[in-house]
Amino acid sequence: MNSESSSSTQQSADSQYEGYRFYTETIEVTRMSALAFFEAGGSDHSGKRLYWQNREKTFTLVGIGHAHVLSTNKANGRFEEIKKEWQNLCRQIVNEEHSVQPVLFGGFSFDPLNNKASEWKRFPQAYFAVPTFQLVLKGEQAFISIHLITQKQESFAEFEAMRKERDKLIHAAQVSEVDKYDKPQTTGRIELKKQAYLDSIKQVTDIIKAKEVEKVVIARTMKLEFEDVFTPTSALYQVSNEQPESFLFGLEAEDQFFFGATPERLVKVENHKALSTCLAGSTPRGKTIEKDTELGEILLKDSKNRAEHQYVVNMISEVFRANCSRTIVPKLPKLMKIRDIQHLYTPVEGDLNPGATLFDLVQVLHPTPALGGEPKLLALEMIRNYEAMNRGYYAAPVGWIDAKGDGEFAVAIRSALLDGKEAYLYAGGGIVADSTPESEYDETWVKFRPMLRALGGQLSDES
Ligand SMILES: C=C(O[C@@H]1C=C(C(=O)O)C=C[C@H]1O)C(=O)O
Ligand SMILES: [Mg+2]
Repeated sequence: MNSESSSSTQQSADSQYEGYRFYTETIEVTRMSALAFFEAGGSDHSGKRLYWQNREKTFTLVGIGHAHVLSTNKANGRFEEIKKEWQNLCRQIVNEEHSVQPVLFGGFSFDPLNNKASEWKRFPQAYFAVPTFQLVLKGEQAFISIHLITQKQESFAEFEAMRKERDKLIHAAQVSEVDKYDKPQTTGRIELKKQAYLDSIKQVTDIIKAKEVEKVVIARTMKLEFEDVFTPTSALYQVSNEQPESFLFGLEAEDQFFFGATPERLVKVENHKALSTCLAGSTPRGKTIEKDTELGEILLKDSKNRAEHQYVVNMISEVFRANCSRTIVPKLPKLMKIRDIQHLYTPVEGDLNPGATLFDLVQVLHPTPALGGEPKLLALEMIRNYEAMNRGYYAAPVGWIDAKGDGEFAVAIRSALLDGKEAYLYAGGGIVADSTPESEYDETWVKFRPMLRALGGQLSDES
C-alpha cells in the first residue's frame, strides 16, 4: 500500500519564506529497526540525524539529513522565534493535499544567559530541523517520507535522486544487524568539580533557609573517556536496552551527539489536549520486592521529597489553569518506578485554550521547579551563579511538533553529550531547606547509574 503526494504550494504570504516550495512523498514500508535506519543515514548524513521514541513506545521518529533548519543563538525570544518561523514556514509550504505533514524536531538550551565556557560547542540556543528522510513507526506500521524544502523552481531531478537515496537507506536498514553494538571500552571516569558541587549545595541550602528562595535544582557533570570513538548508534542502542520505560532521544549537531533516556514529559499536545508530568522526589529501587515497596512507601510520606514535588505540582497546575480549560490534577502523587530509581509522580492534563500552542506551553513551563526551582527566575539566577557547570541542553526541552501544532517535548535528563572519545553525563537534584550535600550527592549517583551502565562507566565493584 503506497500513499503518495508530491505538490508545491505558493501563496502570497508576507513571510520570510515567500517563494519556498515543499515537495514530499510518503510510502509505507515493512517495519524495520529504527536504529538500523538511523545507522544507515550515518554514511552520508552524519551530524544531521535525530531520534525519538515516546515513553509508551507507540511512536518512533528517525530523521536523516536536514531539509530545513531553524536555529538561533539569541538569548531572549528564542521560543517565540522558533514558534513564529515554524508557523510561517508551515503557512507557506503545507497544504491539505499533503497526506503526511512535515515534522520539526529539536531542542532548546537550558539557560541562554549562562555564559560559562562549556563542552556544548556545536549546540546553538535553539536547534531544530525538518529531516530530509523521515521514518515514523506507529503501532505496527512504518512510513518513510522524503521532504524537500527549496526555493528552486525546478526540482524534479533532485527529487528523483532523493527517491533513489531513500531506497538505498531502506535496503541498508533492512539488511543490517542491530544487535552488533558493543559497550565502549571505558578508560576514565572523572567527577568534574565535585567539591564545587558539594559546596554549592551548602551555599544554596543556606540561602533557602534564609527564605530568599524556596527550591533550587543543582546538578553536576561526570566525564567518561573511551578507548575508541563511540558512535551515536551504539550509544542509542545501549541506552534503549537499559531503559525500556523512558523517552529515548538523540540529536546530532555536527560531531556532537546529545542523547538520553528520560522518564519526564514536559508537555504533550494532541488534538488540543495537553498533558504534563510533575516528577520530583526520588529514592532508589529496593533489591527485594519487600524492600522496594518499603522504600516507595517511605518516599510517599517523606516531607523533604513531598516538598520538592509540591513546588512542581503547584507551578505546572498554575500554567495549565492559565492556558487550558478542564485542568485535572490528582490530589496526591503516585510512584513512578523505573529501573534504577523511583520518583513521586503527578500527571496533569487539560484542554488547550484556543490560541494557546505547544511552543507557548514549552516556553512557560521551562524550567519547571523539577529542574529549575521556585520562584523560577530567582532559581535560574542562583543556578547561573552557584552551579559549577553550564548545562547546555541537559534538563532542557527536547522534542517535536508537526504542522498542526501537535507534538511532545521531554525534559532532557538522564542524558549525555557524546563527543568522539568522550562523553559528559549530567545529573542533579532538587534542593530544599532540609537537603544535605551528602544525600544529594548519593541521589545523583542513582540518576547517573543507567547512563553509566549503558556506557560501560560502571566500576566492576558496582552493580
Ligand atoms: C535533576 C534530575 O532529575 C529531577 C530531579 C528529581 C529529584 O531531585 O528528586 C527527580 C526527578 C527529576 O525531575 C536529573 O535526573 O538529573
Ligand atoms: Mg530529589
